[in-house]
Amino acid sequence: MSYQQEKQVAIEAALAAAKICEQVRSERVTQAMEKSDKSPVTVADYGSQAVICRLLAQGFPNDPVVGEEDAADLVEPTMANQLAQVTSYVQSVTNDATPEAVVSWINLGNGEIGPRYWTLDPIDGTKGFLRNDQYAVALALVEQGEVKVGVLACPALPVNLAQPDGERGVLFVAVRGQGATMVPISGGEPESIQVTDADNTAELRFVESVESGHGDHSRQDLVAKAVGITADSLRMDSQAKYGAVASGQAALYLRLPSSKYPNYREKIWDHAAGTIVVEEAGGLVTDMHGKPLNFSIGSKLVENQGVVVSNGVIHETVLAALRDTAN
Ligand SMILES: Nc1ncnc2c1ncn2[C@@H]1O[C@H](COP(=O)(O)O)[C@@H](OP(=O)(O)O)[C@H]1O
Ligand SMILES: [Mg+2]
Ligand SMILES: [Mg+2]
Ligand SMILES: [Mg+2]
Repeated sequence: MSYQQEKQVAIEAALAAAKICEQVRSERVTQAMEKSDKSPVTVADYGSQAVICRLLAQGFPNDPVVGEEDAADLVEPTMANQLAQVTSYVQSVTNDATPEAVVSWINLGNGEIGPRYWTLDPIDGTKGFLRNDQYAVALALVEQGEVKVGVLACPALPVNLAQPDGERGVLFVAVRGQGATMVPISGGEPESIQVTDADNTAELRFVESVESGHGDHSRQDLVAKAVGITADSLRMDSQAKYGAVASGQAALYLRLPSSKYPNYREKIWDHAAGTIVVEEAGGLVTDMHGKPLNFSIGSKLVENQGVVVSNGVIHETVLAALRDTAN
């Protein structure tokens, strides 16, 4: 299958959502609401999920969507103002939005995993979004447990990481068997991307989360040093880290369970789109024990712990260093 239509709809949806997110950020209406697990969510997360689920339902009415957010909190009477805000942002990209329609579109993301499903993170890195740092809109199509299409819109990512003050906004796209590309969100010809093939670790960089609760910074540092990476890590929110590895701007992304949450299990929407972008760019993605990520069980990667993303060349050395530093 060529997945041409899936790719086109996913790109259109992610770009429409990215527009809403950037608009919310530029208008500084980004106070966080708190979810029951105490994590933050904003009107932009809701607006992004509404628009994407709506466009997916138009293109693929039979496909379930497993999204991060749902509208249960947003329909509380005390949240009427926030729902009105979400509706007006969604209205700016689809002109038939009403509060009721927006709630129903968001809830289209409560689908179940099946033989074919989409998984959506409407804003990955909400904490980065709130800090004015990196975030990504992440959308992937999974069939029989294998990611087939992945789109990552990173509106704040410098097109060239070496020029942080240069143009920002990058779209990564991958289709199984067709390679991975990046293109500025402002437009242009998609450019094929490849992981770095260097095995000269002294020249390599690694990426990790900004949030220490999302990854064990000290162990990540030890493992990187054991592999021979001497440069400081580049800390970055969201699946933009997968983009950095896929485009050769970093050789390794380590996400080891934080000692604060040793039993945390990763969510499928935090990894599906990033995984195919890196694999199609020639890299490797496994958990910290070397097992492939299993996207066919549920919304959590219950069979996996931690995530290791690399250019492939150094993967086995990284896994060996992890075994050596195991306690
Ligand atoms: N204890 C934990 N360990 C690892 N990831 C966690 C975590 N708690 C939350 N997360 C996830 O970390 C994601 C952000 O990752 P990063 O640190 O790479 O930006 C969050 O996505 P959202 O921001 O979509 O909720 C959330 O799903
Ligand atoms: Mg969240
Ligand atoms: Mg996320
Ligand atoms: Mg999210």
